[in-house]
Amino acid sequence: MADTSPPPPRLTVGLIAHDSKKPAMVAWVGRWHAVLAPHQLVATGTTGGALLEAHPDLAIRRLRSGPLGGDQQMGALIAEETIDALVFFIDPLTAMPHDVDVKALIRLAALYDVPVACNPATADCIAASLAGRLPRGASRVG
Ligand SMILES: O=C(CO)COP(=O)(O)O
Repeated sequence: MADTSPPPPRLTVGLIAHDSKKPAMVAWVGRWHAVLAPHQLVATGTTGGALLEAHPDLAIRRLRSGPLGGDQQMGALIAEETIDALVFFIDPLTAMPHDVDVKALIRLAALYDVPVACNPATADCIAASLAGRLPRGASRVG
């Protein structure tokens, strides 16, 4: 019997990577491209730029660069309950001038019960979960 249920709703996924982790973010998005493409993607400025350079076909909304307010913008989107999952590859070995913004963002994600992945292994879990919500007909990871 044909499946007549409506397709699952598009989700909004936040994407952020500190500078040393941008290659890992570009690689992660490449691995899960087919899974991520149907959803809305929002990234901080420089992360979004790197992603669009590597994956120009993806529609990615770019916020300000993280240190210039992008992390706070992402936090505001979480407070507005428009972010369904956050992939934030942090650099645990480098001090950040905007560390308070990073902390505030993680705090809001915890407060609003938003799944957060701070490394590729956890991000794979989130992406695998998203894969189960693909609209009918969309391909799985290639
Ligand atoms: O600094 C960041 C997160 O704290 C990331 O910002 P960019 O994506 O602009 O590099």
